[in-house]
Amino acid sequence: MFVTTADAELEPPIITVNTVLSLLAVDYPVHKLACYVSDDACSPLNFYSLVEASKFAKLWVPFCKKYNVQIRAPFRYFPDSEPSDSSSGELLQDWKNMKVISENRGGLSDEIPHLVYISREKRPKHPHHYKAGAMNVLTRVSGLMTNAPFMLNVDCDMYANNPEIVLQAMCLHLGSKNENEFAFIQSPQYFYDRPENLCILNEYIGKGIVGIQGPFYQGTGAFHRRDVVYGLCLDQIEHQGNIVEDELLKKFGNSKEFIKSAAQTLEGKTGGYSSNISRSLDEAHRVADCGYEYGSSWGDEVGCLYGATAEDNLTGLVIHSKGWRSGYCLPIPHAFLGCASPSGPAGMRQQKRWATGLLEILFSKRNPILATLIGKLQFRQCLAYLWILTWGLRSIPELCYIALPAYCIITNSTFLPKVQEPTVLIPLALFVIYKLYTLLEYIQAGLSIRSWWVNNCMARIVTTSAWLFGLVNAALEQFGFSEAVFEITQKIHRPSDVDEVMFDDSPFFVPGTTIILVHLAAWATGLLRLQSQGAHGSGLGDYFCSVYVVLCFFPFLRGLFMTGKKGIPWSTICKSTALALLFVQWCKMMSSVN
Ligand SMILES: O=c1ccn([C@@H]2O[C@H](COP(=O)(O)OP(=O)(O)O[C@H]3O[C@H](CO)[C@@H](O)[C@H](O)[C@H]3O)[C@@H](O)[C@H]2O)c(=O)[nH]1
Ligand SMILES: [Mn+2]
Repeated sequence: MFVTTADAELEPPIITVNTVLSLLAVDYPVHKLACYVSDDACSPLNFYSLVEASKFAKLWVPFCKKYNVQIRAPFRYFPDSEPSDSSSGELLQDWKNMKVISENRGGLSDEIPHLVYISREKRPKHPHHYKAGAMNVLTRVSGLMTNAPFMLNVDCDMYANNPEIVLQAMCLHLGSKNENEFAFIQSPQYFYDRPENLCILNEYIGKGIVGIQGPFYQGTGAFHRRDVVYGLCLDQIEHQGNIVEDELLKKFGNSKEFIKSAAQTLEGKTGGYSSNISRSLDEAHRVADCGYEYGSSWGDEVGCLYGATAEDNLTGLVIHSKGWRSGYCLPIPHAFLGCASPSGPAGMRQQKRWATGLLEILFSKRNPILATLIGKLQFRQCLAYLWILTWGLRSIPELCYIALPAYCIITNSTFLPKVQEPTVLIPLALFVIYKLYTLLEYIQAGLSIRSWWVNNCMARIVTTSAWLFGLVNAALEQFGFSEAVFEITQKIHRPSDVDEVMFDDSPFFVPGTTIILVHLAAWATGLLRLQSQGAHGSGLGDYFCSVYVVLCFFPFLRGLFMTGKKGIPWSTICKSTALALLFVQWCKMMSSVN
């Protein structure tokens, strides 16, 4: 079980500690589990929190198992109220003791899984590859210490919400007709303290591709087979055994100990490592060294792959390209719960990083089209990958369509048939049918009309801002002007107003503000002209589309008149006004040319 954390400020240790405790307490034979925490911040705060957590775990784990506690992340288990009066007196007593202890910390002892803290070596000028690099160090160190055939990895905020999750995932891995069926088992991401709408959609898409090659690897909540992570292909399974040592050295780097364990894994042998994990400490230092991977295949063919900030998607894609399938695990209650994605600028940054990372994959030699032609990626799985990898590209047509009605109104032209003409029914029907269809999908998934509308608007806003910047970023990288960075997302305990758009003076909000201003300007020019000349150019259709755009960007319209976090700062308004004026001027020029 791997947990990654990278910044003690953006990712408060209390969150990491709760995730670790929830993992240590899962219902599974203790001697088969070990939990490794990678701390990229190398923060003493993280370290000492984990030391304390491991002491607390000795009380917490037996307590959870004795009373079959459902939620095993203490911060979620201890609300401000006590268990109901109907619970047995003994439970109530122990609960109180637990609460006191969890506040004061004390020491009984019982068996818990191994807990290993790792902070890998980093040096300036040595690329550390962010999360993917951390994952690979975790893979190597665990290979030396416990070498379990399956590895679960979670982000520091994703605590185990279902104590049976390991059991369930193992059932899928080992209980299927063909034990070699799945390369990894993915559980969808859910979040606590937030409306479920986005998560259900995510699950919906996952379920859709289960029938092809299986869900994408989402970077957290996945149980990987160690041999597949070591680069095993599906057709190599029968020929396992007799692996030449030289080849292994080239592939896995020059640690004899590690190669021994990797050979064991690839030959399909397991076990034999768990007895004394501290013996392998020196070797573990070696494989966590910042120069260890040079000249080896780590990040290229072995482990979590480098070359895209969406390392999860890339790694999953390459696994699928080798012909493997992945499984979907959807237990009730949900397997893992994390901090909700932030709204406002931080959320935009996250979306931008995803858009960039996904485009990096699209433009790389690992892209799904090549993988279908040369590799073993199925055609429909390729389509599914293309759907997600092209996020960033969508910003361009989206912007064009959004600008089109404004352009038409300003230049007194139209892109739609007149209301009286019967052909107007075609675009109208397309629009209505599409919207009704998506609405129906929401209702079928048990979601509200409101969440349909909010997500519809958010999709427009995110596509034209964060994804647009993601596209620019990816383009700059392709031409060598900039380098991808993994900006860590702030984890907050209790986010508020998740559906609201919040503003600051970052460039993310310039496109949205400009769109609103452009449409307002279009209305102004259009209406003035209507009074003087009567309508013959643009018709009702153009106005309808324009009003629809303004409704979608309504938070921006409101933002023009509000102050504080919901108001758009003056600097952004100024930039947008300039851009909007340029656009209007350009429209005028075009209309005089025609
Ligand atoms: O240098 C780094 C940077 C990040 N992380 C860890 O990576 C995880 C994910 O980072 P986060 O900031 O939470 O990013 P999200 O956007 O929330 O992550 C989503 O998207 C990522 C890919 O872009 C996936 O790797 C994640 O699993 C997925 O939850 C966290 O545990 C971090 O501690 C590191 O270990 N080292
Ligand atoms: Mn996250």
